[in-house]
Amino acid sequence: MKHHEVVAAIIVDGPQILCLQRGPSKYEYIAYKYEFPGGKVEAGETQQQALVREIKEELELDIQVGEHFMTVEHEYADFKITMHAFLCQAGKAQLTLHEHVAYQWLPAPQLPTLDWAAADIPFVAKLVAQ
Ligand SMILES: Nc1nc2c([nH]c(=O)n2[C@@H]2O[C@H](COP(=O)(O)OP(=O)(O)OP(=O)(O)O)[C@@H](O)[C@H]2O)c(=O)[nH]1
Repeated sequence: MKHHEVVAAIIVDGPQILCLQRGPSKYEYIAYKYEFPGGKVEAGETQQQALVREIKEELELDIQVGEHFMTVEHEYADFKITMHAFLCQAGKAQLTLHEHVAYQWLPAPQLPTLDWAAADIPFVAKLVAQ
């Protein structure tokens, strides 16, 4: 089974957290699910470098990567991921969606109202609990 090393940015602006909705996918279990922006770490990159690159590509946002928040291992039907989430801040609030279909800024208690990718559930639970 394929394994991917993935980084995800929990972008915080005061009490609000940025949530992104993925578009269509060949895997129905991730299509249109909410997630934290990010992607696969490429060879030779640090996790932080991968995160800065992915967020610039996906949202045209410059972020400051802060502390490591949590790492999860998740096995989907067709592949598995190790996903490292970091708390981040963005230089400006405006963003442009290149790979997602929608976004919402939500306070932590409201995160469970969205339909999250299965791998993200532990992140959401920890954010709500804090
Ligand atoms: N970025 C991101 N990916 C997630 C999250 N949760 C989750 O299951 N994933 C999965 O982790 C994988 C990340 O790959 P990606 O497609 O975002 O990465 P990428 O931009 O490097 O993709 P590419 O292969 O098209 O270049 C996807 O299968 C995605 O569904 C999340 O919160 N953020």
